[in-house]
Amino acid sequence: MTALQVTDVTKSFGGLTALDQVSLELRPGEVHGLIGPNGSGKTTLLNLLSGYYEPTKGDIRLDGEDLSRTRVQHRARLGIARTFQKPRLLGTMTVLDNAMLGAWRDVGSNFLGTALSLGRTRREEREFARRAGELLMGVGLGHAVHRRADLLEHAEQRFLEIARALAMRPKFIMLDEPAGGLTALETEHLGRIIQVMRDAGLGVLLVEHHTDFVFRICDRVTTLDLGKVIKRGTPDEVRKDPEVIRVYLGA
Ligand SMILES: Nc1ncnc2c1ncn2[C@@H]1O[C@H](COP(=O)(O)OP(=O)(O)OP(=O)(O)O)[C@@H](O)[C@H]1O
Repeated sequence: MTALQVTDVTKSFGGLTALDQVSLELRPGEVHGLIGPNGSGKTTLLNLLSGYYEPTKGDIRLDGEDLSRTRVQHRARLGIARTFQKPRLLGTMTVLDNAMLGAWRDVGSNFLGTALSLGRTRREEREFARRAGELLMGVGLGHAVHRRADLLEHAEQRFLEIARALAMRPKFIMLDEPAGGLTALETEHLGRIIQVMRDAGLGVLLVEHHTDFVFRICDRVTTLDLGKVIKRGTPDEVRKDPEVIRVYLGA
């Protein structure tokens, strides 16, 4: 079975150990929550999985292939997508163009060949626009496809980032605090989108401080504290764990 596996990963920044022998497995069709106090290492783990950092020790494998030292673009091509805590959009471009950026990972690595075969490129572009348009409809941005991305509301920008990540046709998607700044209604909408991703067979890693939301929609949850895994299990097991309550959830 395809799985994205983190095994005994340590990440140090100078003298600071941000992650200490962390293991975690993302499986297709499963939503995996990653929670923990500020500074516990959640974003660092996400950066390691997506290729922004290299582990100091340990490895990251997809279907057994060691990706630990491969670049962001390589992992994107293998189907690992992410969103950011602060949406990273090209503000002066349209919503549709931003979403289409995700689809470009499907262009062959032979850029010169692509550049020379204009007919094929146009066909591809039409196909990307169609796919991006469908995804924008799917996340609720059908009304805004031709709007400039920087004119969107905060929540709309978050949903656009998700559509862009999905345009890559990923196997795994990692969401860094996607509910940050969303209203209760928007968070419900986000939850439905995540469930659709799961039903479509994607593996989802959800980094999030809204723990009610995490416990409601995740299949499994891993809790970090000071760079170490202190508890992993079902939402119920994690919610009731005395150590998780002590360091993070509160009484
Ligand atoms: N590039 C970096 N250089 C130095 N230290 C870093 C770097 N990135 C993260 N850290 C440190 O690693 C630790 C873990 O940070 P990280 O951002 O992963 O935590 P987090 O759990 O995502 O926090 P939050 O919930 O606030 O987003 C922190 O002490 C942080 O200061």
